[in-house]
Amino acid sequence: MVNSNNLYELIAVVLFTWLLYAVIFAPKKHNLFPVWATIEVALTSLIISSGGFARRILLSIRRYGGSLVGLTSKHQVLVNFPGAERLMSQSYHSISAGPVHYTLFTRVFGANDSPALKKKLEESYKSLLAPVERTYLNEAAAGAVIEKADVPKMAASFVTFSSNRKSMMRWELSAAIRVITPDTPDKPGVVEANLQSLVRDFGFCISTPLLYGQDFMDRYPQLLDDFWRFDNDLFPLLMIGLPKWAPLKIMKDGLAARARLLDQMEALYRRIDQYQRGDSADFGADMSDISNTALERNKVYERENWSIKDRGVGDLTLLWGLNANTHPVLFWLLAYTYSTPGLLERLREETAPHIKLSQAHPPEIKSMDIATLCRDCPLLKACLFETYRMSVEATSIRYITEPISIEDGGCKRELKSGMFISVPHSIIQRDSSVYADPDTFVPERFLEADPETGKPAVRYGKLKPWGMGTAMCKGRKFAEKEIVSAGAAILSLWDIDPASGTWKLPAMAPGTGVKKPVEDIRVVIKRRVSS
Ligand code: HEM
Repeated sequence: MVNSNNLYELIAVVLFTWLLYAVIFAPKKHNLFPVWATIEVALTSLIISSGGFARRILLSIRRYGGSLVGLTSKHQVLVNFPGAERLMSQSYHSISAGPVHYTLFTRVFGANDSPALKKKLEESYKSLLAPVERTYLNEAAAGAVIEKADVPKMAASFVTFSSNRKSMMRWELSAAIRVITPDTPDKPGVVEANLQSLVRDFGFCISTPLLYGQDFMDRYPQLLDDFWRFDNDLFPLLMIGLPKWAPLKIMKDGLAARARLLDQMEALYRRIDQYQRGDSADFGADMSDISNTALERNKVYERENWSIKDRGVGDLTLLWGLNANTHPVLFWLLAYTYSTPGLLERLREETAPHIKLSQAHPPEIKSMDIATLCRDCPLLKACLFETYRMSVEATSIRYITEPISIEDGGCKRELKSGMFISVPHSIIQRDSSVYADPDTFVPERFLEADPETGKPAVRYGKLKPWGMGTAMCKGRKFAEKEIVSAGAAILSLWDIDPASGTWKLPAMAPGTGVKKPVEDIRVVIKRRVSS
């Protein structure tokens, strides 16, 4: 059985070896986030969090001092720096996320590195973000979009009790569903499934058609498998600089998945472009439910002269931003709430006024008020925040474009232009002086009485799941609404128990933003027995 500590030790040794290799042999490319810096961030977070001898060594060999931890002048990790928020909020003329975006764009998402593309990305990035912000960062717009998905209807078919793949929902296909008892009017059905796979694909099927339309989903049957293979397997390998020719199956399969994703995104943008010009789209595809976000982005791509191929790469980054973190968080939220004794009942009681169930068999959600679920359910919100704390590993990475002087523990320090700085927000999430018993799921730690009204209130405090400053997450309003509505709908309709008879959550491994379980959780799912 894999133990969390052993796993992290093993990861630390592998990372350290690779760090040495990468620092020595890495090609010195101007302005790209160095591959070894990714490893430096991961190692520094691990070592600082675990403390002890390794921490003392790291602090003694670092180049500077105070909050700056790092071996080189090219990259420094900022640890517990009180002025981080202010620093990250400075104008992009002095501190910029641009070179980090370009690094991801070329190293991970598959764009061909060229000065012309770099210039194009720099000139278009803000305009490309604007349509995302208008929908995904705006309370009312994000609420209106999530309503369109009809989450209650989708949640009613979370599992269909079907053994025939043709009758299953899309999100059931990779969940290794096994029907134990078929669902009949006389006898309620029971299925076994892999929870992580089921939940993240369920989430993907909510968010993706809202952005790119149902036709895109239907036309690309391998989409979900390719997406998770790219995210789980290929992304981390490319980030730490493993060459694409490495003779590893995981690399070969990951690259093949990315190639299919890029082909399909390019074909999608060709259809969007045809539709926007008033021409008929390839294959007579139905483009009527393409979002304004995609249409507005295409206008920017067109204005800035992006090839259709590069538009595909540009929007693979958005598809990834939309899905890669949100649905693993939804999985952990459900895993924690179902496995924590007594919590499910309390959540059902709290959410009941906002989710009206029918008396029919099987019960259905007659109405769900997403706005009040998000606003008036402090325990649910505290569970979500505690899930962020346990699972999200956000890092804000920036490039210093103009020298900046910072006040650090009574000392003045100079951040020179050309340096990358990383702020790994998850270090504080595991700090026992901030969060007592940090390895245990305790949602109540985020619940406090509002000083004015005395009512329970939930505050972020030191938690930073969305990063910070000007390049903070642009999808956070939508992500929260989606997780809350999907999570609450599933909690209301379904009973979920461990197939082994006892809940045991798997160890967590580093992911691309949210930790991954080292193995899936096999569960038994039945319709909720009303209480
Ligand atoms: C639980 C879910 C999510 C988490 C934990 C998360 C976290 C993050 C983090 C940590 C960053 C980097 C911030 C920084 O550098 O300081 C980021 C950036 C970003 N996220 Fe999210 N995100 C989530 C969901 C979403 C969704 C649903 C979208 C929708 C499209 C989205 C779009 C973006 C974009 C566009 C950026 C780049 C912002 C910029 O460069 O200005 N994210 N996200």
